[in-house]
Amino acid sequence: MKMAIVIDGKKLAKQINARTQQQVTELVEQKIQPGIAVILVGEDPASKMYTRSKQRKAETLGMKSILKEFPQDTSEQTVLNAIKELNEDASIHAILVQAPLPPQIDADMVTSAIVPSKDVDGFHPQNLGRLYANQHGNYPVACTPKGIMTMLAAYQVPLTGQHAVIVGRSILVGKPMAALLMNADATVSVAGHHTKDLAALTQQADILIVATGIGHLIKAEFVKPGAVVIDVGIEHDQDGKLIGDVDFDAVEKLARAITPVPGGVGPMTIATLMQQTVELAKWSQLNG
Ligand SMILES: NC(=O)C1=CN([C@@H]2O[C@H](COP(=O)(O)OP(=O)(O)OC[C@H]3O[C@@H](n4cnc5c(N)ncnc54)[C@H](OP(=O)(O)O)[C@@H]3O)[C@@H](O)[C@H]2O)C=CC1
Ligand SMILES: Nc1nc(=O)c2c([nH]1)NC[C@@H]1CN(c3ccc(C(=O)N[C@@H](CCC(=O)O)C(=O)O)cc3)C=[N+]21
Repeated sequence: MKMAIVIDGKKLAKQINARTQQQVTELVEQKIQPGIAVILVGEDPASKMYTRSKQRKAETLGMKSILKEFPQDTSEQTVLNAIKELNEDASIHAILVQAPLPPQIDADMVTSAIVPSKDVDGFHPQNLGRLYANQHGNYPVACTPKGIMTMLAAYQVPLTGQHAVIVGRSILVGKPMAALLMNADATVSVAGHHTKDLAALTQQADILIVATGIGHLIKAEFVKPGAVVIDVGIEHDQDGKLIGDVDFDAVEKLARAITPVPGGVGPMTIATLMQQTVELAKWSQLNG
């Protein structure tokens, strides 16, 4: 039986990290150490783990990294004050507020409070607007979709005129993913939980990108033979094993290429975050 190419996100991430480390060294020689700050509100164990792995990676690559942790019941004002301080801190080039935030905090207020030039997640309306308008020039773009574009390019997946179907429409993944693919001349469909016949839509996809958080939502009958399948979802099954939104074992048998979980999109997200932090540090020099 013909099996899909397994897209090796871990290996690609290593290559990107090596280049980032090189760029950090060059910047440090010019007395600029790229700095990233992560804000984490609450005690969610998974969020804590991801935040730590981001921090560890930043330090390994020679960057400055600070973590601001707040309890679950923290007020919006406290978080806004922390952002204000980081906005004014010249040693910090990238600010990331880990999602999700507790209900008493308005995520819109928080994303708009980060100065656009340090908005490494690309959540600020100014950066989202520039992406949507496909403006030229330097601005940050959400790391997960940006990392997926890097993966598609590395595996020479054609985009022009291809039908890309995205399942999930969050501001973290689905929406910026749709914008990037439209900007790359793909034909883009975006599904959410109201979508009438999800399988009928996903079956049309040349490129299928799934970001829902519903483990194994996508089965073999959802996928056109020969499609490229990108799995963003991260879920823990009953045994605590990490699984994606795609039933990998079934879909691998008919896809042309597929990303695994773990070892696919996840490591690329972190590598892209580090890469973009370096870019923000460089851009801050250009703009004074
Ligand atoms: N690997 C990585 O680097 C990253 C992984 N993730 C993971 O990706 C997943 C998605 O994250 P995120 O985008 O933040 O999640 P959200 O919960 O913000 O969004 C989930 C999206 O999935 C859609 N959805 C839910 N159920 C269905 C369904 N049955 N059929 C079709 N669409 C559905 C929702 O639709 P609707 O809007 O209509 O409700 C929504 O748009 C999570 O597992 C998260 O942990 C996230 C970021 C990075
Ligand atoms: N503001 C914000 N930006 C984010 O980018 C963001 C966020 N909030 N909130 C949560 C999600 C989730 N996310 C992941 C990043 C890396 C892995 C990752 O490296 N995963 C490894 C496995 C890790 C493990 O073993 O558990 C892999 O897939 O191989 C997973 C998930 C970023 N997110």
